[in-house]
Order: sequence, then structure tokens, then C-alpha cells
Amino acid sequence: MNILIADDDPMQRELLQGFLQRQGHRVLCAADGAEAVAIVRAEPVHLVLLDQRMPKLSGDLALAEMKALNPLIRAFMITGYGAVDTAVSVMKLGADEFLEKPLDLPSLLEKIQRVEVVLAVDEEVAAVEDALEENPGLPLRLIGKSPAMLELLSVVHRVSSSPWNVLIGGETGTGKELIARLIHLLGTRRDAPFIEVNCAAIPENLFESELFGHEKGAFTGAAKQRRGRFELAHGGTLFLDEVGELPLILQSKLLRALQEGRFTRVGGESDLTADVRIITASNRDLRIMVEDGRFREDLFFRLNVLEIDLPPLRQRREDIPALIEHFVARYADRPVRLSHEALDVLVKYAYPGNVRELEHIVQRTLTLTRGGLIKPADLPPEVRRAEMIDHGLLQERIEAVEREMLVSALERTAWIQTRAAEILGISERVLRYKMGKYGIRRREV
Ligand SMILES: Nc1ncnc2c1ncn2[C@@H]1O[C@H](COP(=O)(O)OP(=O)(O)OP(=O)(O)O)[C@@H](O)[C@H]1O
Repeated sequence: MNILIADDDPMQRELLQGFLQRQGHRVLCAADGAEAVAIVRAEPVHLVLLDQRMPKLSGDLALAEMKALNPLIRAFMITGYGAVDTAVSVMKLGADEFLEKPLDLPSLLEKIQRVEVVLAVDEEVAAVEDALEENPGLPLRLIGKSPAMLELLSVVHRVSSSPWNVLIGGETGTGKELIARLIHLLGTRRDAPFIEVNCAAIPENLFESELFGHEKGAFTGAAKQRRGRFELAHGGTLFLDEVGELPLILQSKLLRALQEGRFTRVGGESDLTADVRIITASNRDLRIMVEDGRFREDLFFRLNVLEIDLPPLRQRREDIPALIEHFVARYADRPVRLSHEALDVLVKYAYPGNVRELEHIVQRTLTLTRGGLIKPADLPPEVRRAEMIDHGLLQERIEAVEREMLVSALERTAWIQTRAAEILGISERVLRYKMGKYGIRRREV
């Protein structure tokens, strides 16, 4: 990493320079704020260690200028001992950390390592975003800037440039297929086919022929020779969705194809080969299935060379507004805006069906409402119901209904409590308790 030290104290500069160079960093030095800004203008600097008190240009002002030149630059401000007040204002200027003199080198190192991780993630995310921008034809838009999503993008970048099989886990609708396609499109196999097999959707007796193909006459109905998905995916990626649904017998056949790189068409004699990268997805926990003997352990390890876990939407609520905007832009046939309250309800909802559910909610709401403003009342009932529960409205309604039933039973029985309790199916004691709770008294006529 390129680190700039800006400090007017030559001893301090030398100490830090030696220390950081020994850690393998390229270190630049400046004796005042103005020189530091000049270096940032001329050189790619990742991190700057700034003494707050410097001649010519103070650390604060120098930082503001550096940020204007390069908003991505990371900065640690070094302040005098006990200068916490200034530290707060310095953070507002965009310093990532502040350190007090005398510097504690191990803690400095730890903070620098944290910056390195963040920079690595930033670079990978930028690479994925560049690739998506360079290919406007890509049918994929991956929305989300939450920390979980950025981390995911960085993993996707690393995974896509490797040749290994990938297992993508995550609840239904979290975007497993989208990520599988993205890995394919970002990798070296992008010009070869991406072939998808939904293991849950193919009848068991047709599965082998679907995957490996069949020869003419191999079984009733096999009028022609047919190539399987393995062959079709040659050179590219085979995406096995819901792989947990694969019956054990087919798991063995898949394992053989993966282990030996060979397979046979149903009814065929000769072995065929195909060069295929396998990406699998499952919303079931395959580890538990392995423990229960429902999924072959050896197959699991073959498929799970790299593992990606997609977080449920409720764990990255920051992404919800951007996703809504994305789906509104995709599905609205008129200019539509969400009221602040409606957005609030949507951000708080739990989304058991994750992004797919949010997509459907937006679609349904757009179809069922007219006009350009979506209010909470326009949202589907399950979303509104959840909101009522959230706000304790459910309890309120239950109590209102209960009170009404008590009064009506009492009126029907001319306020004879024994009989009213009987109609209500509760004891007289409970009836009296509830009458007290709701303040129900016979109205004098
Ligand atoms: N980050 C995202 N940005 C934009 N759209 C997304 C995102 N994640 C998911 N989607 C959309 O949500 C829908 C569901 O995604 P996908 O089919 O990839 O989920 P899945 O995890 O494979 O679901 P299942 O487990 O049910 O097969 C798709 O329409 C997809 O385009």
C-alpha cells in the first residue's frame, strides 16, 4: 500500500517510515500540509497519516484538500494527547481514525490492516461494477450497497476468476441464480453456455437423460438421440439449482461424472467427456442432509469447493429502498413514487421470500393502484398485517372485539352474569374480571 506520512517532526517521520517500510509498504514523506497535498496531487496515495498540527497548512485543512482531490483516500489523523474534541471534528472532515501521540505502533498496524481489507474489497467491487457497466447487454442488475452485499460482490469477483466448483446457499429468493449467472459472466467461460438445471422440477425418471442425454430408442419415447445438459454446457457452466432435491441414486451418477470427468448417455455405450464448471445452489442446509444420510458427503465436498452464502433480505434492510426503486423502474408504466410511510412499512417487513417477494410486492402494488403515489393502504395485506402486529395494533383490535362480545352477551341475557358467561364459554369469575378490566357497567335506563 502507498502510505504518506505528513509530520513536521523529522524524528517521528523517520520512526514511522522505517516501521512501515519493514511491513512492506511504500512510504512517502512530507514535512508540512502543503507538501502533503502536492504529493497526493502527483502520486497514487492510499493512506495518509497526518499530524494535525503542521506549519503552512494544518492537518485538518490538508485533509479537506486531499479528499477533494481523491475522495477515496483514507486518512488517520494524529493528534496531541487528550485532544478528543478536535478528534470529533476531524472525523467529520473524513478521517477514518484518529491516533494520539505517542503512537502505539501495534494498534497503528492493526488499523492499517483494516484499511487494507477495505481497499481490497473496494477494488473487487469496482471490478465487478466495471464489468457490469462495460457489458450493457448483461441482463443482470445486482442491486445493493449494504456491507453484506459489498462483501458478496468481492467474493463473487474472486470466485469468478477461479476454476473451482461453487456452492451457493441462502434462503429462497435471495438471488442465488442471479449470483450464479454473474459468476459465469464475469469469468473466463463467459462466451460459452450457461446451462441451468432445476433439480426439483425434473421428474426422477427423466433426470439422468436430462443431465447426460440419451441414445435413440434408449427408452419408450426416446425417438431421437438427445444431448444432455452436461454436453450442452461444454466449455461453460452447468448450474444445478436446488441440488438438495437430487435423489441419492442420481447423486452417485453425478459424482462419477465429476470425479472421472466422464459420463454415458442413457442407452449409450461409449464414455463422453465435457469440460464443465459446476455451480450449485440450495436453500436446504446440505450439511444437515449429509449428517442425515440424505446427501452424499463425497458429492458435497466436490460441489462445495467454494461456498457463498447469501444473506436474507431482513439482514440487509439498507438495500430495500434501492431494490424498490429498481423494481418500480422495471415494472411501472407511469411515474410512481412511494410515500415516506409506505417506504417505512416496506423497509420494516420481514420478507420470508426475500428479494423475490419484494419484487412481487412491488409488481402487485403497481398493478392494483392507480395514481402516482403509493400509500401504506395500497400495500398487500400481508405487509400491512405485519405492520399492525409491529405496532401493537393486533392487541388493540383483539381487546376491542373482546369488549364488544362481552357487552353483547350481557345485553342478550339482560345482564345476568351467569348466563352471559355460559354463552361466552368462560367462567363467571373470568367474566367479572374482564368486565372490570374494560370498565363494563350496566347502563342505567
Ligand atoms: N441483489 C439483487 N438485485 C436485483 N435483483 C435481485 C437481487 N437479488 C435477487 N434479485 C431478483 O429476485 C428474484 C429472485 O432471485 P433468484 O431467482 O436469483 O433467487 P434464488 O435464491 O435462486 O431463489 P430460489 O431459491 O427460490 O431458487 C429474481 O427476479 C432476481 O432477479
